[in-house]
Amino acid sequence: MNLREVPVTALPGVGRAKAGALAELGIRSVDDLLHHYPVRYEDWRPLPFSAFPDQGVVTAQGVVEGTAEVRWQRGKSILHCVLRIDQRFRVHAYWFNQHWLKAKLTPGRFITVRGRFDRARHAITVTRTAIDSTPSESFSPWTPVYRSSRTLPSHQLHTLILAALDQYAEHLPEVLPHGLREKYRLVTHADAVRGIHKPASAESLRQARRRLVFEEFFLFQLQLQGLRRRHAKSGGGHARPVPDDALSAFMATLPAPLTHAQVRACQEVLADLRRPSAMARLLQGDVGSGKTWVALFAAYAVWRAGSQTALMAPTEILAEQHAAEAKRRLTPLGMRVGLLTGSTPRKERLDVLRGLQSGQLHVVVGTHALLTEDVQFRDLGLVVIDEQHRFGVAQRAKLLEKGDRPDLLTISATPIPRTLALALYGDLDTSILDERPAGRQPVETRWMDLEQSEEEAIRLARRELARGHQVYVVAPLVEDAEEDAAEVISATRLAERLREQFAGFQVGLLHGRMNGREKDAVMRSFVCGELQVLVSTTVIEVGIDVPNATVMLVYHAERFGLAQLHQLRGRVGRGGQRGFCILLADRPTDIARARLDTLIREHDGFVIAERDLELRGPGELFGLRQSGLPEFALGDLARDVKVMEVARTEAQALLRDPDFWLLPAYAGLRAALAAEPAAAAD
Ligand SMILES: Nc1ncnc2c1ncn2[C@@H]1O[C@H](COP(=O)(O)OP(=O)(O)OP(=O)(O)O)[C@@H](O)[C@H]1O
Repeated sequence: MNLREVPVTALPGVGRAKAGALAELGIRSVDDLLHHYPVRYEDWRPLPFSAFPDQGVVTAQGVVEGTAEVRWQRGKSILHCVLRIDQRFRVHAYWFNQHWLKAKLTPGRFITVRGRFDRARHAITVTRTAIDSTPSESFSPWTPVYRSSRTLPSHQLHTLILAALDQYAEHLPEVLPHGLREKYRLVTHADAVRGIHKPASAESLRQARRRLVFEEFFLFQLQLQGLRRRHAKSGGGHARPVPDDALSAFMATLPAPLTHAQVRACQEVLADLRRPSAMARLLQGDVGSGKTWVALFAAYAVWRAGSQTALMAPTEILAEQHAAEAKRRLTPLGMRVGLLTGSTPRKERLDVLRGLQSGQLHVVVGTHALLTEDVQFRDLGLVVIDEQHRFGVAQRAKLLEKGDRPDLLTISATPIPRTLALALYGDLDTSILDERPAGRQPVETRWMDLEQSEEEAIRLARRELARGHQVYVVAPLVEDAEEDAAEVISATRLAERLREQFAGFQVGLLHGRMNGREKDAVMRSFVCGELQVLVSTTVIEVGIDVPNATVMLVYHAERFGLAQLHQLRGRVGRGGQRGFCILLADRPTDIARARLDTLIREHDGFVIAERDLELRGPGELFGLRQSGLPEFALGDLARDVKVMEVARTEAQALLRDPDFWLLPAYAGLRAALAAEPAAAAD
């Protein structure tokens, strides 16, 4: 039975509405549901009454005393009963809109409830209830918490997952080769999935996680190495005859001298291009280090050797931005540049297609739109992929196949610590830009207390607006918002508030629930200056370049990763004016303070990335998202570097083994090689 083909509606109690709510979380099949892993676990064991924290969420057990009563208030029901806890203490329990429970709350009944405790009123506002059950059944020390939604809270998801496990877990296929499982003593896939949702002990949870992390890293490596192997095996590449004056001719037309790091990277690229093997180089740079110019030099060199370049970026805005810069830099050198995205009008599109086919166009910059069948080149010599982690292996391969063994330059916008880069990418050729162009002032960074200093931060932003500059405001939005929604200022509410504070200026809003087109439209209005303030969740583009923006104001900075804050800070102070990055922190813990202090002291992205990995405390919500590193469902690149190393070595060995390509036992893994990697897709 292929569980990917079993829809969630096959589960008891899942009708249209619930299926819709599941689909919102990206869950369509039973397979999706079983692989929707918990984001964390909570200890839900009952506490003795004396240990109840005031205003904390507690699990309490007791006996119902007297009769339960229902009251109605503005259409809502409030169910109340008295619970006797530890035989001596009386606590009022309240349920909202669960009046149907009344029939079950008969006097003397033993119940377990979970909810917020209020010491002054001796009351618990109940959110979960178990009647007659033993605590270990429903209130375990490892109660999973899932990424959930308003219509489908975490505990309902858990119930569904438990039902799916009962019915289908035995059909979960094993993908890891037997030899590997033996060697690393890994439990089966099915047992691991059971263990992650329903851990019987701390040890079984550890084993389940160990197995699943290994699996996702191994599959990621298999795809990555597989692509590289295909690239290398296609009979090497071409030794491109780039003339000796290429770099000096390119530099001669630039408005500013290249940095030393840029020169070094250009020379590394040049050497690769001239070598007969195909180039597979990763260009890694700190924010604002000028990666684009290096990529444009590569395109120029390839043109001087007679071939074309395709540059693929993850969004339309970034593609437009790169195309504009490419035109500025390359047209004076005699090159012709085209742009191709989903919104390119039909006629222009046809012109670009014709130009590429005939060789009239030398460079095309675009989005996924470059991947369609009808995009054909006369001689595609170089593929540049910006923000490589945003594209799957299959997509990268598709673009490469449009040329005859083209060279490949991938660009990553986030500095990755050296040890981690090695574990992830091995000996992949890497060029590093760790230097910023001369004359840039570092962005002035401060952190302030959200409650006390918000006014001051807003005043500063207003002052910059008055000078004709633009302002970014970023706020976190937690997806798992069941319990702490109230504590976080959502971008929407914030935008409403800021519209008043910044009266007279245009305030736009950008968030993850908008579709690509809506996001692009808002982003464009900010780029062209129609909007002066952009309030957004973290969906704001890595790599966006609005030189007139001088303020980055981050709410709840304590919730962000350091690398991410550094990226955000890199959005301002790009145009020669002084940039300000104000981090508003809400009751930061010691570790959060240490992290924020690092950011104030340190402006080198590589050092910050290293510190980020060291200092990432538990409970950090955003993790590595948007950090430029691949994302994994369970694997944590800070904790599990060693596992990644092992996975990489094993994937390499397996790809070298002739059996892998022949034996039916490996068919599943071979199929995974061709598929889109879940981890690398964004
Ligand atoms: N050597 C240089 N001297 C002066 N300005 C430069 C130099 N190299 C690049 N720039 C300019 O610096 C800005 C940042 O460059 P670019 O957009 O390539 O940065 P980046 O490395 O992609 O950084 P980010 O990831 O932050 O977007 C651009 O406006 C670019 O024109």
